[in-house]
Amino acid sequence: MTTPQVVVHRDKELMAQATAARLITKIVDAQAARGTASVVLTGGRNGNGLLAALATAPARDAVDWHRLDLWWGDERYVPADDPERNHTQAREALLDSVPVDPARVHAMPASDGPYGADVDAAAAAYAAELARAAGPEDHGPVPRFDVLMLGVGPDTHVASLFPEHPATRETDRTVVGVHGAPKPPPTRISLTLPAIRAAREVWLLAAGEDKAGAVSIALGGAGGVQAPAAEAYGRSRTLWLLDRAAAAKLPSGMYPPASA
Ligand SMILES: O=C(O)[C@H](O)[C@@H](O)[C@H](O)[C@H](O)COP(=O)(O)O
Repeated sequence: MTTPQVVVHRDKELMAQATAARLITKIVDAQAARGTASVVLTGGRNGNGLLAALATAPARDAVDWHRLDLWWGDERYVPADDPERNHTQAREALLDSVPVDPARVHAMPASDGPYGADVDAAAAAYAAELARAAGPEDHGPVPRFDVLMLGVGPDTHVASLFPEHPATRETDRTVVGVHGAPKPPPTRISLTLPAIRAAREVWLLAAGEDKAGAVSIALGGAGGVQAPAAEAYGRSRTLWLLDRAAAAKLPSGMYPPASA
């Protein structure tokens, strides 16, 4: 387990812009070191806000978009062209604006795809795709992602792992179907906490006063079943990227003063 680092930015716009710059640098460094990089995207307002900031970042094209593997931490199990899809929203925010290699954009299956209504089979297929992408150096059934990003829900959920939900308790599988999610739509696919923790770095994004309670609970020692964000940590780094509003309930002194 890695001790969470906390960085607080003035507001959600600056948090998105700063995190976009941080992600560019991380990808560039990974590509320089290993010739490739792998990043796990997240849905939601903060996740898509980051992608939109990345699309207009001055250093955007320092990234070799063709040598980047993109995965998702979760997906809504709806038809492929449904605007509710995280993949659809990521394409609109960024992916349609940069020269990614389509073969390296690993979207999760859609409900009108080969698995139909069987979300558990769809989840197993994504787990198999991750396992195929893992190499001997990854020491496990998922690639050692350079950065795995997670939005944080007001109930402390991350990906589609909700408090006290069976998917959150999963300890063996890397990807599961989620039934009856409290955040609509109810049927989803999600990486599990063990898969999340395979990442080199886990970055948790939370902006807005509606996240202050979740941030305080997750960083205040709660367990991962009650507060999934509390146990979403990376192998070498766990980074909470907040704005002042989301940090408002943290103990004073827990982090340096917010950026300008
Ligand atoms: O599929 C999803 O809905 C997301 O992956 C979900 O985990 C999201 O990141 C959080 O709910 C935070 O969403 P907001 O940033 O919109 O609050």
